[in-house]
Amino acid sequence: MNTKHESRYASSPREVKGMDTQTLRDEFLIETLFEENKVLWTYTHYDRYMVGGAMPRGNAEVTLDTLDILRSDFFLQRREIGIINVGGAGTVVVDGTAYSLSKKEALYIGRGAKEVIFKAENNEEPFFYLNSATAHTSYPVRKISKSEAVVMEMGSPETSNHRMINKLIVNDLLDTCQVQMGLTELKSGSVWNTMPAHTHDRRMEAYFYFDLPEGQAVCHFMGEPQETRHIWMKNHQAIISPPWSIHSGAGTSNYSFIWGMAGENLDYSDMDIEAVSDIR
Ligand SMILES: O=C[C@H](O)[C@@H](O)CC(=O)C(=O)O
Ligand SMILES: [Zn+2]
Repeated sequence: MNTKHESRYASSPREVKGMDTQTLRDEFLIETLFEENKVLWTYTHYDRYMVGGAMPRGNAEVTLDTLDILRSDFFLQRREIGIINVGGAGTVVVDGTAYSLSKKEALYIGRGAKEVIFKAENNEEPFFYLNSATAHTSYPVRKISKSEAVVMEMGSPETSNHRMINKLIVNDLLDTCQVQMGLTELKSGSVWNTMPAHTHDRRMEAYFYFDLPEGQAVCHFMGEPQETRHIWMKNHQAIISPPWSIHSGAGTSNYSFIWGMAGENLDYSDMDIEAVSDIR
């Protein structure tokens, strides 16, 4: 077995109010996503969303194995998956067809694909970030290069939140059952993501921070808009955001992050924005 997983149960706003630092981290932070030639998964009970990482090195062929908890014949029997590479060039082979992904390129694989293999290209060091949700039907495999992304410029240098949102696996570009993913890059000198913050009670979300220099950190904010908490995060860590929670962060330097979500209503703009002056 080249795969490992852990489970995270869903928490209510009432419980989260009473959590100390370590309990918050245990419930929401995913500290380790990558281990050489393994696929690591966190199975959440928020819309049964799974957050994972695959890190093939050298000539290894790392397969997407199913897990005992799924009780399925193969991983994608009842699921779909979104993949974004945040490292060097790598290949994902789906039922015999190879898709080459350079840094910041995405691949969607629909329900029913039986064999998925992760490989490094020419000794490069890919990091495949993975999000998976349950799927009611099968949609075609699709690679989305960065030039195909739907790009939105947000924020400004004056409010330290100038950033580019690249929508990659989204319903403007392709059909998925639930998974919607994209990549946001902060402009140099800007530190705030997703500020003004928002909630979307119809969808859970997960954030994965990357390109954060060694020794730097992102302070991620969560919780009900008037009852927030913070969690300090490092490079290549992810955080689960319950549907009722804000999800926003400020870095001690420049960084990028991947957002991924599932639930009902896949319309990106379906969010309730919280005025900055109302957050507590
Ligand atoms: O529901 C959407 C997600 O939270 C992100 O797309 C927000 C984001 O990337 C940003 O504002 O920087
Ligand atoms: Zn959101």
